[in-house]
Amino acid sequence: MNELRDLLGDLVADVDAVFLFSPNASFFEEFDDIDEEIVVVGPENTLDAEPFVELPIDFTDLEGRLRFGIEGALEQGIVDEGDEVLCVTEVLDGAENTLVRVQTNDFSPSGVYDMFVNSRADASVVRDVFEVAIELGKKGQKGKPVGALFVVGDAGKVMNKSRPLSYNPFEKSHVHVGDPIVNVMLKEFSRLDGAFVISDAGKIVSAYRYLEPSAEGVDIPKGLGARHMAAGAITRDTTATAIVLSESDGLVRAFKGGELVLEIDPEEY
Ligand SMILES: Nc1ncnc2c1ncn2[C@@H]1O[C@H](COP(=O)(O)OP(=O)(O)OP(=O)(O)O)[C@@H](O)[C@H]1O
Ligand SMILES: [Mn+2]
Repeated sequence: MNELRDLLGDLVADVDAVFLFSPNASFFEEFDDIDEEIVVVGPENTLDAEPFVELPIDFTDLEGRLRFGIEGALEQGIVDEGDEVLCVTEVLDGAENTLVRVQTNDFSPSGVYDMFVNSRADASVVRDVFEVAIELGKKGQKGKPVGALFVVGDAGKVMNKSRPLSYNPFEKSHVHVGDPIVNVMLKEFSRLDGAFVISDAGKIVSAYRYLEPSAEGVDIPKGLGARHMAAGAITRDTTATAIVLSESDGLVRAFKGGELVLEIDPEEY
């Protein structure tokens, strides 16, 4: 028993900050008079906590969630590189059942915070496209697995580095991601080849684009094919974010700055 207490004592000793992930009000209040800095991380700041890091999507995987919180706090200057932080969170729906101690420079930032918050595209647009990709991944098209590629932001430049594979069904329309009807259209058109191009503000600029970025030196995980390579490469040539649903492994991946920054399994989302 003492060994267990010692283990826990070591884990929480001398941390610079404590990150509470989506705490409820009473749990949060218990931390009122502790000396360490308290950082609340969650989808919405219902507790008016300060400092606060907003989660743009529901990270079901622990590592993705922790990374987002810590990268966000670093970016906002709430913690410094080299700080020791203690994260209090849940896994497997177990309320506050998990403590993770991390030194902020023990991991290299994945860029996931940057992708949502410092994109030229609105964070809500990136999130809406993510949600379409995840839904498509869960349901497929008429029960069959389907792949899709969405390029969000910096649309003018993306259009310059791509060519049409077919007529553009969005040519004269002014429709935006997030509208329920548009989500249906995106899913319908995802059966056909190529990429969707979406503006910073969420306007669907085109479907059926064949991307022709320079892929020289783009380093994406081995085993991913042409769709993922094109997605990675277009985000190095432009400031866009690319979101890809893989037809073959069913995962949703995001690329920014030529790198893979996020990988999500729609089945667990
Ligand atoms: N440069 C490109 N621009 C737009 N779409 C592309 C490009 N290259 C491939 N695609 C699309 O990706 C589809 C699948 O290609 P491929 O199997 O090589 O990619 P992948 O990365 O393995 O993706 P998946 O995991 O979905 O199979 C193609 O049929 C095509 O619709
Ligand atoms: Mn493939």
